[in-house]
Amino acid sequence: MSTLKVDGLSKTYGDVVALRDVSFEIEDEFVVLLGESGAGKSTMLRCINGLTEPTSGSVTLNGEPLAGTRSEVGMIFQQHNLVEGVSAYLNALNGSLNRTSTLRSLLQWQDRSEKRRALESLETVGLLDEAHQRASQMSGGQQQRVGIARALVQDPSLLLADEPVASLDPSSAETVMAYLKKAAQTHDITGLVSLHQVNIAAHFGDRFIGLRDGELYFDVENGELTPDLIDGLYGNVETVGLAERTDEQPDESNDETVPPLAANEQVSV
Ligand SMILES: Nc1ncnc2c1ncn2[C@@H]1O[C@H](COP(=O)(O)OP(=O)(O)OP(=O)(O)O)[C@@H](O)[C@H]1O
Repeated sequence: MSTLKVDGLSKTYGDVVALRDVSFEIEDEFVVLLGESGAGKSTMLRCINGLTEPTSGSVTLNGEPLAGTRSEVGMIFQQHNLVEGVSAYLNALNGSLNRTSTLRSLLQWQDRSEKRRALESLETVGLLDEAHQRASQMSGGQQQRVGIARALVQDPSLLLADEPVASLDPSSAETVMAYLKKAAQTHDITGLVSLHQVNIAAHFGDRFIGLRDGELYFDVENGELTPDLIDGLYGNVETVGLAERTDEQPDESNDETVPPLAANEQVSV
C-alpha cells in the first residue's frame, strides 16, 4: 500500500502561477493527470519527485515528506534517456544505481538480487528475450518499455510518468501504456501519469485529475470522465469512447500492436 498526499500545493515562477492550492490523495491507483499545455502537469510531477521546490504546500508519501529525490519514487520521461550503445539489460540495471552507494555505483557493483530484478523488470515489460539487444537497435516503444523496466528496478512505491507516450505512434502508445499499467499493478505501485491523449487516458486510468490554469478542475473516477469535463478542460475537442473502460493486458504476441482503440479514435490535445 502506498499513499501519495498532495496538500495545498502552489508553485509560482515570478508572476506566473503554475500551480494554485492543489490538493488530492492517491492510494494504490493508476491515476492520469490531464490538462492543456501550460496547465501545470509537469510542475506538479516535478514538485512530487523533488526536482522543483513548491512555493507552498506539502507532498507526503506514506505520511513522510517527499523532499528531494527519493528512491521510492520512480520517474519515466517522454525521452527515455537510455544509454544507446548498451543493452536493454544494462540500461535497466542502471535503475538500481539510485539505491546503491556512490562508491558501488562508480564501480558498477550491483549484486545478484539487483541483476535478477533487472531481468524480472524486463520480463514485466515483455522484453526479456531482447535483454541483450542494444537500446539503439530498439523501436521507440521498446525503448520506452526499457525506461519503465529501469524505473521498476529502483523498486519504487510511486511511479511518475510525464507524457511517456507523447512521441510514439498510436499503436505503440497503447502498447507502452498497457505495459506501464501492468507494471504498476503487478508491483503494487501507485501511478501518476500525465497524458495528452484523452482516449488513451480514458482507456487506462482508474481515476483522472484535471488541471486548468494551475488549479484542480476535476478529480473523478473512470466512468465519470464525461465529454463536458473534457470540453471544460480543453475547449471543444471530439472525444470518442470516454465511458469505455478496459483492463486489457498487453498483447505479448505482438510487441507493437495492441488494438484497444483504432488509430482514428485517438484524440490528442
Ligand atoms: N522553470 C520555469 N520558469 C518559468 N516558468 C515556468 C517554468 N516551468 C514552467 N513554467 C510555467 O508554468 C506554467 C505551467 O507549466 P508546466 O510545464 O507545468 O505545464 P504543463 O501542463 O506540463 O504543459 P505541457 O503539457 O506543455 O508540458 C506554464 O505557464 C509555464 O510556462
